[in-house]
Amino acid sequence: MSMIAAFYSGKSILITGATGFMGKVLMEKLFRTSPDLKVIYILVRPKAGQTTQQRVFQILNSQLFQQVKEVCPNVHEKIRAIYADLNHNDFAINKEDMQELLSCTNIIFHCAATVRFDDHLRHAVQLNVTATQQLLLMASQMPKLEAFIHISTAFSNCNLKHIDEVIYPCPVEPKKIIDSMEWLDDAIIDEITPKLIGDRPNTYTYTKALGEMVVQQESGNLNIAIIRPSIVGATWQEPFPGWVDNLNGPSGLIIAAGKGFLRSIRATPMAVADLVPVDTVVNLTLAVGWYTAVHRPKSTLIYHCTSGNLNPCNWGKMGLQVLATFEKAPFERAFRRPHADFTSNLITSQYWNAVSHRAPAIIYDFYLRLTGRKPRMTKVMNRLLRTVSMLEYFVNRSWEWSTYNTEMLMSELSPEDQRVFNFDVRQLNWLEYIENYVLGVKKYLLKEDMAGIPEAKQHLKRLRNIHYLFNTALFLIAWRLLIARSQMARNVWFFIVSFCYKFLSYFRAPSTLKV
Ligand SMILES: CCCCCCCCCCCCCCCCCC(=O)SCCNC(=O)CCNC(=O)[C@H](O)C(C)(C)COP(=O)(O)OP(=O)(O)OC[C@H]1O[C@@H](n2cnc3c(N)ncnc32)[C@H](O)[C@@H]1OP(=O)(O)O
Ligand SMILES: NC(=O)C1=CN([C@@H]2O[C@H](COP(=O)(O)OP(=O)(O)OC[C@H]3O[C@@H](n4cnc5c(N)ncnc54)[C@H](OP(=O)(O)O)[C@@H]3O)[C@@H](O)[C@H]2O)C=CC1
Repeated sequence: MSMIAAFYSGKSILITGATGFMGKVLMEKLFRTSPDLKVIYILVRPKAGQTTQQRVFQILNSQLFQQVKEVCPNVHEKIRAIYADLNHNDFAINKEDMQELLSCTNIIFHCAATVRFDDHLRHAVQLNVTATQQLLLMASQMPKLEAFIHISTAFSNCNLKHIDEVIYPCPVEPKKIIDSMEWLDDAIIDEITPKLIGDRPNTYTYTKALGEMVVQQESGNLNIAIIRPSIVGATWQEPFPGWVDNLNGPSGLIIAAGKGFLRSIRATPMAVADLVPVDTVVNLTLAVGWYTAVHRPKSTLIYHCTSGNLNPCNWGKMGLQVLATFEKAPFERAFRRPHADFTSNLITSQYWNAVSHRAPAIIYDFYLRLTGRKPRMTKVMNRLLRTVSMLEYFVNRSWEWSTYNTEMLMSELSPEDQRVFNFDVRQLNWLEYIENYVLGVKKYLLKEDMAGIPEAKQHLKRLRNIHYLFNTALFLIAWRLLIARSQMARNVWFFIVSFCYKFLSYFRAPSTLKV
């Protein structure tokens, strides 16, 4: 019997960010392994024309929750969606709901965040710092609370090369930042943002670091733990391999490369690609929830959920495997044939951006104009290159994260729990995982049917022929222009033609002799 699964039975669990990538997998695993849990409260806001109830309905009816419905047929009754918006200081939760949350919650998993790299500092502070502070305040009023698990990121201290399982202070106190966001106007915030984030690359990593400081400062008597995952990717094993539902991290770039838009990236092939599957992160999170509640460690423990020090894979290896999978299962209606150059040199990368990205986009837009359609490729390409430039920071560096607490926790688990809540990344076969990841992107993100693979392969063959034709035409035009203008080019041309002629005559003569 799994001790962790048994621990969650009968519990009332509060999850923030349950509609997000990680939150969905967390809920799924909880329902599948502990179908006897009492209730999962989720804080949800209406979005994209859907009410909170419609959003929950959609999640529960998705492919991800297929197995849950068999194990826990009354899952609809065990999920309580509470209207909440973390942009508001009191989360806009109504009185009755708040009362229920305060009096019943046993465990909190705080996953909600803005993960956009370029978010305005005011919004990033509100979501990643102030909302965390508010939630801690709520938690301090929950008499039945056993553990508060805060999800941070391994990159909250990405300005350091070696990162220990400790909270590193930021120069300006989070409380001062929160206060200043209330009275500074947007223009001044824009001006001071680069100074505040310092040597971090974006507001996301900075505000996640501030969020950790808030957790440390306002934990009071709560039983708290922090989990720091690195780059979270598609599922490895559970509930099935390759599930992914958003463009964050590598997923968007896999699509861009598979569709032939992205053909080169400024990345260091030997830099460690510190990916962790989302089910691994969720397993660790649930194990940490159990350990924190049952063993009540004296201080706030931080757990790194990373792969680089235990089972490293680098971007070069990952890129090759992604391309190899495109060969087997190409994406449909690609713009160009998939190809990926990894270069760490800025000038070479700018050259490839001009030749492999901007030029084809301009030519394609020219073709669209000629055929009476609206040009759009240059715009798409500009947005893609902007996205890539934001991710470049993470693919040109390697970090070392110590994992003593994570390894300690692994040794505390029973063999059964090590199996059911497996977070041992040493068992991960990267080539297999990356292949499943790419196939998952094709199936679950692009919603492409595997039956369309032969047609997709045919399309790539057509693109290859167009590519050869285009290059030949380009060469002939350039050559023709050169011959018209330069005596030297004409001499070279006559030399090549007469050489070919002699070469062919030499072979024709002996063959005629034989006959
Ligand atoms: C063979 C090659 C193989 C390649 C493999 C190499 C992989 C390298 C991957 C490196 C990943 C490093 C990630 C590091 C993560 C740190 C971990 C965390 O804690 S943080 C957690 C991780 N957090 C993140 O990863 C957040 C990163 N994302 C962002 O911050 C924002 O989306 C944005 C600022 C990039 C774009 O904002 P903005 O333009 O205002 O608006 P929108 O957001 O609305 O999207 C607009 C357009 O961009 C599109 N698109 C979106 N994402 C991607 C993508 N990743 N990619 C491509 N495209 C992407 C989107 O489809 C849309 O297209 P369209 O409608 O125009 O056609
Ligand atoms: N994905 C990754 O690579 C990594 C993620 N992390 C951390 O893991 C956690 C989960 O990330 P992930 O699942 O990928 O992120 P997602 O962007 O997929 O999910 C974010 C969640 O936060 C919710 N949220 C955002 N704003 C609000 C708001 N104003 N009110 C209520 N809810 C809100 C979203 O709700 P809605 O659906 O309504 O937008 C969504 O449920 C985050 O804390 C992130 O920092 C850490 C390392 C890597």
